[in-house]
Amino acid sequence: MTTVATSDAAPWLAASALQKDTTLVRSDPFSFLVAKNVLPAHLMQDLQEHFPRLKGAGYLPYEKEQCGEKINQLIEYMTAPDFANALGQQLGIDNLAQYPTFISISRSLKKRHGNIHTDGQSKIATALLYLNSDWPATSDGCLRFLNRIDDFEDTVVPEIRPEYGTLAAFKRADNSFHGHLPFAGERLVIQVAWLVSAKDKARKAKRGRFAQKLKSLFGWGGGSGATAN
Ligand SMILES: O=C(O)CCC(=O)C(=O)O
Ligand SMILES: [Fe+2]
Repeated sequence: MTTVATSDAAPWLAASALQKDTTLVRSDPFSFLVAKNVLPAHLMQDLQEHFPRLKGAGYLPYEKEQCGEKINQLIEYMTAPDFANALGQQLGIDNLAQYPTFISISRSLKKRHGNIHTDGQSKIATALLYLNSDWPATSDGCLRFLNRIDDFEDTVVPEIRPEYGTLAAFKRADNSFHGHLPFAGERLVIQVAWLVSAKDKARKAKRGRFAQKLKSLFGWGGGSGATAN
């Protein structure tokens, strides 16, 4: 009898998921893409069940032991060199896979999250993969790519609903403005950041662990919650 190990099976999130005709790719005013339905529908329930039950709101560093097998597998696919390079190609970044990754996870938001920002200079690119089954008929909590730091209405493209299988990614720039209107509640997101250096990765991990500790002790901490720098 032959058994096929999971790692040998075809990935259910492959670079080709980013290369469909429906993927929105722009290079102006900054480089970004929005790809919908990058995940198989039949895995939605497993991915949600395997999503970590984080105590604090906002982004916290990914810890493999807190996640179920399907989330760990998904993160392997998102950080695979082929996937990174396909994403980089669409964002105009050569060999994105050469950069270290930092993964953080958010299960819920508080109203204070979402302020417009660019992300910090330690990042080359950021990918956000959303996992909520659906989203209520509201703009609250929907990601917006913006032309300016001071106007939520000056959108570059229609706002992005944080629904299962939607992936938004951008090349970090001084004008890569993004944010969302305040929302409080469950909003499941995996964030992969490709960083300039390994030193930045160590710094982020240390800060993230500190934020996690504060959140688990007091239910707060970690500033705005955006992984902005
Ligand atoms: O959760 C999102 O949609 C955006 C988060 C973000 O921009 C960040 O954490 O830097
Ligand atoms: Fe951000």
